[in-house]
Amino acid sequence: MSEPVLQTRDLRRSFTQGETTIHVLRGVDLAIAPGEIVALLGASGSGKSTLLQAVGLLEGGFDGSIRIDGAEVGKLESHERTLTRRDKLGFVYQFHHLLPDFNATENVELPRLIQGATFEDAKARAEALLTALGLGTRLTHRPNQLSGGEQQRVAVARALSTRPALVLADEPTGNLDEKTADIVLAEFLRLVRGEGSAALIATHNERLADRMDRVVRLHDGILE
Ligand SMILES: Nc1ncnc2c1ncn2[C@@H]1O[C@H](COP(=O)(O)OP(=O)(O)OP(=O)(O)O)[C@@H](O)[C@H]1O
Repeated sequence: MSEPVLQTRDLRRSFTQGETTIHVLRGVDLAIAPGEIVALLGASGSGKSTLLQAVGLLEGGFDGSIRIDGAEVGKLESHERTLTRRDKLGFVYQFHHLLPDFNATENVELPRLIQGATFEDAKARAEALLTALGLGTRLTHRPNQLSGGEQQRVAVARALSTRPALVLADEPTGNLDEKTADIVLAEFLRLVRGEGSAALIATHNERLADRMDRVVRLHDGILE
């Protein structure tokens, strides 16, 4: 079997407030193969976002091992962590976090430009992704000129613009009505599959989870 794109071993995270410590992650072992799409389910407060923040190298404070593309990344210095995030990972959140003064194409170009691509390359990639998501006629619209589903498609295109090995998504359609969520998720999965990226997607929605390659559940701080 090829090397997992993500592998966590005994990942632990606690939060202490005053006298109280809660152990949110109590030893999470998770391996995701290249190109595999995994749904992360769990009750509200079970630690899905905490797990995504840890493997997304957005938060320190955890114990255990995180390997991305074969390299241990859990204890990197901040600069290396930033580079790993930039070059290996893509992120989609419940709220799109698009830059309001940039149009759709510019928002999608940005991660690739930061990675050092030429302007022509970043533009061509952004336009191809947006067109694949049905936004070919919305390329120069700013976020406030787009519907919620369109905004989230732009966020999906932005996450994929750098060809990440792994896309991390936290309730990517949680802010959309059911019908739009279904359509945007189907497009998201199609694009991720087409690009050959792996994905870890937190959701409350069992029905949407069934469309992914594998489902894991966080319960009492471990995956089952
Ligand atoms: N920075 C923090 N400080 C203290 N407690 C925190 C912090 N972040 C998360 N928690 C606690 O950790 C637990 C897990 O939170 P988390 O947001 O990871 O759950 P979740 O499964 O993503 O929930 P939801 O499905 O409602 O988004 C919760 O009890 C939360 O209150």
